[in-house]
Amino acid sequence: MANNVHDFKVVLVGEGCVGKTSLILRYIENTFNSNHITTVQASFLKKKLNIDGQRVNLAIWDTAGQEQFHALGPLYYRNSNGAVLVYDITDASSFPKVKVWVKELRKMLGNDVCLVIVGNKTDLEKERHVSLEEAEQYSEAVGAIHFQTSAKLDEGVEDVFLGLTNKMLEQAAKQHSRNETLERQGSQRRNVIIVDDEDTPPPASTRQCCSHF
Ligand SMILES: Nc1nc2c(ncn2[C@@H]2O[C@H](COP(=O)(O)OP(=O)(O)OP(=O)(O)O)[C@@H](O)[C@H]2O)c(=O)[nH]1
Repeated sequence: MANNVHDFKVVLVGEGCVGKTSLILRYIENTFNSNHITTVQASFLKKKLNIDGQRVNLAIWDTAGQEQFHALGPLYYRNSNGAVLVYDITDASSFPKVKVWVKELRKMLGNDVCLVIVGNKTDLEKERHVSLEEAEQYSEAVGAIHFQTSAKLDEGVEDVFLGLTNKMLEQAAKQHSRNETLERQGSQRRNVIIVDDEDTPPPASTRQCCSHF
């Protein structure tokens, strides 16, 4: 496994205006734009990482958060290894939307998809409307790591993608050993000799031979 290159697909989801595009642009290009430009279709950016000698290629997909684009979701999150579910700490309605996404992703992608939940805009702490305790408790309950970020001030952004990548590497290692076990069991099964029952008719070739007499 050590020298393998891992290709991971990561998708960012969450309500409109929570800062999904801003988190990606901060992480990949180290830029921040204070204007909100509504994402209308998904696009992806690439990032290469090297973690303890393991090479990782991330394809990070930005999706549209506005409700009218929600139906497009499955097209973009299909085959994702990981998802970043973003809410805005100043927007109370953005947190329940994360819960809806957790259910949808677990239903569509199963338990193997790695989830992180991110409370963005911590530079606006004074306007906080989502309790940190509630967000942490919920994240733990659904098996997701919780992070807080400010895309504006570049706080915690790198940790989100590093934390998620480590989780996806663990998941890939688990999957690899599961596959090895299945392969081993498969080859053991192929070695089993099947002993015919006494009542089983003889093979076709023998019967053909006997019919000449
Ligand atoms: N104060 C503050 N503003 C932020 C932060 N991150 C994003 N914003 C602002 O929030 C607004 C929305 O950011 P986007 O990144 O466009 O949000 P989005 O989730 O991609 O929005 P959709 O494309 O509609 O889904 C913009 O005006 C950003 O400048 C942050 O950490 N702090």
